[in-house]
Amino acid sequence: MSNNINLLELVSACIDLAEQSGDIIRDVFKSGSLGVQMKAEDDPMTKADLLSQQHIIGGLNNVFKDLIIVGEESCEIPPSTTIPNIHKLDTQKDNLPQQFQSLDPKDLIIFIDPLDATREFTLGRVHCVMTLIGISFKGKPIAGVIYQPFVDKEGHESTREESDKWTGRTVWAIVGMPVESVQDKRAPEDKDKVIIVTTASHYTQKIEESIKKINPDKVIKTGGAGYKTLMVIENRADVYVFPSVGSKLWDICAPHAILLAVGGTLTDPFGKDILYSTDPSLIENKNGIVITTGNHKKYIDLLNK
Ligand SMILES: Nc1ncnc2c1ncn2[C@@H]1O[C@H](COP(=O)(O)OS(=O)(=O)O)[C@@H](OP(=O)(O)O)[C@H]1O
Ligand SMILES: [Mg+2]
Ligand SMILES: [Mg+2]
Ligand SMILES: [Mg+2]
Repeated sequence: MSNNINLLELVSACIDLAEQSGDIIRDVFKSGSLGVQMKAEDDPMTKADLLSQQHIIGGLNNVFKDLIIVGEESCEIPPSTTIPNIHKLDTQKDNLPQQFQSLDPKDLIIFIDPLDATREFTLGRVHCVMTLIGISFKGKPIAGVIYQPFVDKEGHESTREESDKWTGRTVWAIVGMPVESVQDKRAPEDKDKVIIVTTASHYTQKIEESIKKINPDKVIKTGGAGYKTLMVIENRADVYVFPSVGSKLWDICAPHAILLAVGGTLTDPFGKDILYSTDPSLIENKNGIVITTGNHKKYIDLLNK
């Protein structure tokens, strides 16, 4: 009996677990006791990060054998009774590319960022918080699940006073299948502008220099790798520029797969593809990342002029 995996069933389970983790993250935030620990000087982790990762990995291990999973947080995974739903996407079965119907788990790596934008989470700027679950196949992203707990189903942000609107939003994609959960959110007044989005809390001189080379009309600084990638995917920005060390493969695998599914591009600032691997020396995106949904080469050339 093979342990081969149907990608639609794996993505269904990831969606189910990410949505359940959203409840965990919202509960921790509303409790007011986040249990913040500093992993490094500028790298917080909270109780929500840990519980979210334990929930997701515990649930995946109950259904799929031999999965290779890389999660951001170093933590034990207690026994879990969660059995995620593998049938949420059964209606999409006819759209699943044939090569994804029976995947050998040894060719897959699941990258989990249980809570992206932790620093923003600790500061109460929760709209950019996301759970990211990315699936790579032989080194390339093939599927991604993003769950945004502190927005409504359309992704509209609301204040803590309106927290009843925090119904949460799921964005998922499999490369080669149509993406249903994203929209064009360009503001009419920004139609002809070049907009860059970049980090709010890990800003560097290098980022400053790169932005000057592109000479945009507008720069948006906000938290979360997933959130910024979604801004590019939904056309609220043209380029996500982060040409510094700091982001890791779990920050980008899920957003990268969704970006590919809508025809976008993610490379390092020299235009080089990212290899998704369990090799500890490759986990950090040492040169940084550049993300677009068009004119990628133009921006890479500007950054390297
Ligand atoms: N310099 C440095 N040190 C440690 N970690 C870093 C760094 N730069 C980026 N990152 C990680 O990349 C994720 C996105 O960071 P951003 O700055 O874009 O967003 S945020 O302001 O941290 O929310 C964010 O992931 P999460 O840890 O999941 O929030 C950061 O941890
Ligand atoms: Mg992250
Ligand atoms: Mg994280
Ligand atoms: Mg972190």
